[in-house]
Amino acid sequence: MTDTMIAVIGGSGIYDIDGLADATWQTVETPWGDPSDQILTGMLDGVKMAFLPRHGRGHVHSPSTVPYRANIDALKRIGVTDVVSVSACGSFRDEMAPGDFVIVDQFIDRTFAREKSFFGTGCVAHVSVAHPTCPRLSTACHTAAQDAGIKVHMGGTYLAMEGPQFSTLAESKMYRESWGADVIGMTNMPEAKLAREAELCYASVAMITDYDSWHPDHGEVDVTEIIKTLMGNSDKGRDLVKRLPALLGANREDCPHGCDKALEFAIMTAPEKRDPALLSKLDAVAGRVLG
Ligand SMILES: CSC[C@H]1O[C@H](OP(=O)(O)O)[C@H](O)[C@@H]1O
Ligand SMILES: Nc1ncnc2[nH]cnc12
Repeated sequence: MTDTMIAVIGGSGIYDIDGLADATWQTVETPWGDPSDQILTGMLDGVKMAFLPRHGRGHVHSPSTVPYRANIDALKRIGVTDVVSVSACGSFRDEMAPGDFVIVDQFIDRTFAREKSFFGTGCVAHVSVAHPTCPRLSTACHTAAQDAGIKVHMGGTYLAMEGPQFSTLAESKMYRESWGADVIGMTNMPEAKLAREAELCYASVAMITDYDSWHPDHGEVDVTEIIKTLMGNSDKGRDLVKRLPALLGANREDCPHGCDKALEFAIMTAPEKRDPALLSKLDAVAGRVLG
């Protein structure tokens, strides 16, 4: 049994959470550079909590420049076990309307200008991301959303685009009609892949803000409308988060889906060929298997 520590990575429009006892903004240094911002830590219903604003307070980082590796390393380093991403997303489905939430369970990664792994020359590792989110944590998010009276859809495929511009109409139609994506955003990749490499449980809560550009009855996506919808939804997001500690509990068993053992057989590089400099950077992320 270990202590549960739930981290919330807040997306666009979510730069703070309230209600934490002993709340403190902490600076966390990592070998991968600075995280997006300080991390707010505290207690909620007897459970350790952390909050990291993905774009930084004041929305400093673009989707391409969010320091994803530093963010995940910093969360692992302070003892986080479960990461809940809360993100603004466009919808490709009539029935997933602005204001609804989707508990994402699959991704299509179309990002190309980001560092996507903690591993590389001198320590090569291949983890599975066939099931990139943790079913246990996702179920808790779904239950929390239902209990909070939120209209929530369990399961959906998130298309991660590079941005920062929104999609063209042709792209929007292709993602929806040919690729079967349900929602679109710019940030959950490589975040989910890195969480898996760091052996953290990861769940993604998509807050639908718009119909992207494909919908014949809605205009093209517009950031002012997105922010307006987000502001109307941020209380719902906060309500969901407040219900998670009671659902997850203060102590945790091993993840039944193996998220916390993802590196068990993943490292390929022979011990004598490993690069000491890279190994030392992997102290938090892979310390369990590298010793
Ligand atoms: C404000 S619209 C585009 C912006 O919002 C989403 O951010 P996040 O995923 O952090 O909530 C989207 O991915 C874009 O970065
Ligand atoms: N339509 C959209 N495309 C990409 N990212 C988004 N974030 C919110 N809405 C979005």
